[in-house]
Amino acid sequence: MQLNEQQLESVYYISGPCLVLAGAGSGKTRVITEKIIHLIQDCGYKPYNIFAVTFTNKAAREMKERISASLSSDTIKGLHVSTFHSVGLDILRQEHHYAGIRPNFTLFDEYDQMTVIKEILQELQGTYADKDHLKDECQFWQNKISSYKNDLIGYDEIDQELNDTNQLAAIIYKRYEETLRAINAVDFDDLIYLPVRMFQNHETVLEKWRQRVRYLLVDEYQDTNASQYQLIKLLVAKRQRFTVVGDDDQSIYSWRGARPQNISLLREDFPELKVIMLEQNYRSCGRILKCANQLISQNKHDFVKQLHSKLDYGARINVIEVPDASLEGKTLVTELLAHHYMNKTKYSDYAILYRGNYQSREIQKALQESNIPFRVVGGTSFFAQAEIKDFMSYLRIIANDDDDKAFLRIINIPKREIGPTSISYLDTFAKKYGISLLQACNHPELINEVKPKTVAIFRSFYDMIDSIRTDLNGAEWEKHLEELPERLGYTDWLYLDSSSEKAAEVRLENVRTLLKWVNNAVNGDDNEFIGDMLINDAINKLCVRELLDRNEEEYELEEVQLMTLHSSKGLEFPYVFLIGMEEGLLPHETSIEENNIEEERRLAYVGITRAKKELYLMYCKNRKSRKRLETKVEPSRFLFELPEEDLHWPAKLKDNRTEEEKKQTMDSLFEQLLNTLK
Ligand SMILES: Nc1ncnc2c1ncn2[C@@H]1O[C@H](COP(=O)(O)OP(=O)(O)OP(=O)(O)O)[C@@H](O)[C@H]1O
Ligand SMILES: [Mg+2]
Repeated sequence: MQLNEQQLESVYYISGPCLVLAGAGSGKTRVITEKIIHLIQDCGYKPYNIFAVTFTNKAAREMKERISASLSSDTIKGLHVSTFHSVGLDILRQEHHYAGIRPNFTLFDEYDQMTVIKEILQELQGTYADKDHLKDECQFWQNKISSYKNDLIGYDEIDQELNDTNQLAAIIYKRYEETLRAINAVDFDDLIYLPVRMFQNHETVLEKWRQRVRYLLVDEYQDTNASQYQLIKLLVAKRQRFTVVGDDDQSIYSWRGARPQNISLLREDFPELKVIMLEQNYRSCGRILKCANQLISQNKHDFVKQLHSKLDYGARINVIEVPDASLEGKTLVTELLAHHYMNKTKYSDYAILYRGNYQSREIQKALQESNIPFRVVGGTSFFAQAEIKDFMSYLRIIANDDDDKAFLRIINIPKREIGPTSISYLDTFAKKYGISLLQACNHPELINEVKPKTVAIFRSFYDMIDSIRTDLNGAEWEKHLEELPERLGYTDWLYLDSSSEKAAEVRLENVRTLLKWVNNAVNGDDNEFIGDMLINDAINKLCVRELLDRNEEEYELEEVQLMTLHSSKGLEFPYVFLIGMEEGLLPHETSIEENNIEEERRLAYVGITRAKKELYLMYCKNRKSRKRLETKVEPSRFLFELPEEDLHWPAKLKDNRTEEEKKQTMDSLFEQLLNTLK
């Protein structure tokens, strides 16, 4: 592949800070990949001194694959291509002491965070009667703590004078932090927050990392948050050897603390910044690009960008109207199948994009009915399944004695005849001695407070975990890891707990997959920190992976891909169906109320620019509202902002058929199509 002039300039400019600012599909990610190759091959950079940061693990893997195609695995050994959170995790693993945490810390997921917050709220306000309300409140505080951390605000830095909420926030946030530190856990935001804080307070540690990070590259820069920006700034220091690439028009994560203004900030903080614009789009045909450009031109702009394509102009964009949501799936499948057979495409050439995951249900049903293979990216997580949660908890407690949340999940899986009263005694006892629940199980004084029979069960649980831990840290860890389900009695328990033998086998297979990942993570060549925390590192790596990219698969299959617009960022597909182009969905009703249309327009822009060859925009005329009433909805305003001559709207229906009749026609068309395929 021949890079264009601006791309070459971006790749070869290595003497100072560099920002590549350009629209979708212009080859920004490609610049990063080529630049890494250039740095290693031509500039004498050691791979372990290069850090490239991507937005998802999937993107990191793809980038590594691309680099491996040009350079041998020996040449790139030690190269860091990962997400911000993985970098943060690596820093914390090595420098935990300076960050005020103990080795073998656990990474808390959202569920764990919510339980901690729930306990704090209950303690503060007595027991709640209204469970739904409690859940909302926990969510509120979890978001609040998360945004404080993303904005680098500690609990003692909250402006309490401002209002009562802030006062309460300071209290809850403080208790939350104390709890996490006591359990030796960190949350997802801590993976950036703690390293930044640590670097700010420990110049020598920072210097060590500056020596390590000789060149830094960041993809999707427009969606970095304040703490990530600080991390970049601290690491690149005076040397200023870095390249960031981004597109302000694709900033779609402001709700999660992303700061598109980090683009302007870069110019202020690094006056020598070289800004390079890329202007040729290599992804989409001319028509799709024209539509995308016209749509996004309706937003206010700080940076004026040009984008043109040398590819064909392409077919008109199909706007498809569906009478109501129950027909959405069938209509889509009918279109997709017809297209698939006429053009002899692969199923993996198609992506179906939507705003919220729930929109995919009807689509999945229709795809299933017609035997079209598909995969939901970021849908129900592999990690959300009970057996995986159980097993992750086992792994967590094996790695970290203090992980009470994990302990509580698995103390009775398989059944160990321990009732809630015994657990509550154990909890009181642990608090009295300031130790964790697992440690309490082995405490000599426990016998004075709990029945001997129960003490024996607790103790044998402790012994089992302890001996597994020793084995997993020994030479034959692989064998012990493989035998873990049997040794824990988990295999037998799965057969008892599952509805059928088949279901048990599927669940056991899931557990085996998980263990295989742990094994890979330990054996993987990107694991440079071999020591006695091996398994724990592997577990934490898995947690990061889970939290970042739910339900990722290792391999690409012949499947139609379904995903939200947010998770489609950076990807491309020959044929894209964008569904739910309706007022209230895209733009979302909350954004309409809050007058935040520009971010919604960017989201639509991201969706449209995923398509290489053809694009289908679908909307329903009626959709069930939250109150489950079927209501009439309007097509999205964004449809009318696209150039009319490039769209193929449904023929204005002259027929006088009732909606019911239209539905029947649709159903029979669908049946016919299915029959021809059988
Ligand atoms: N110089 C080039 N010649 C041919 N194809 C290219 C060139 N540069 C990039 N491409 C191809 O164009 C497509 C888009 O590139 P890439 O994904 O890097 O764009 P991007 O700017 O990162 O897009 P997005 O903003 O959506 O992340 C890819 O298929 C890539 O391989
Ligand atoms: Mg990209």
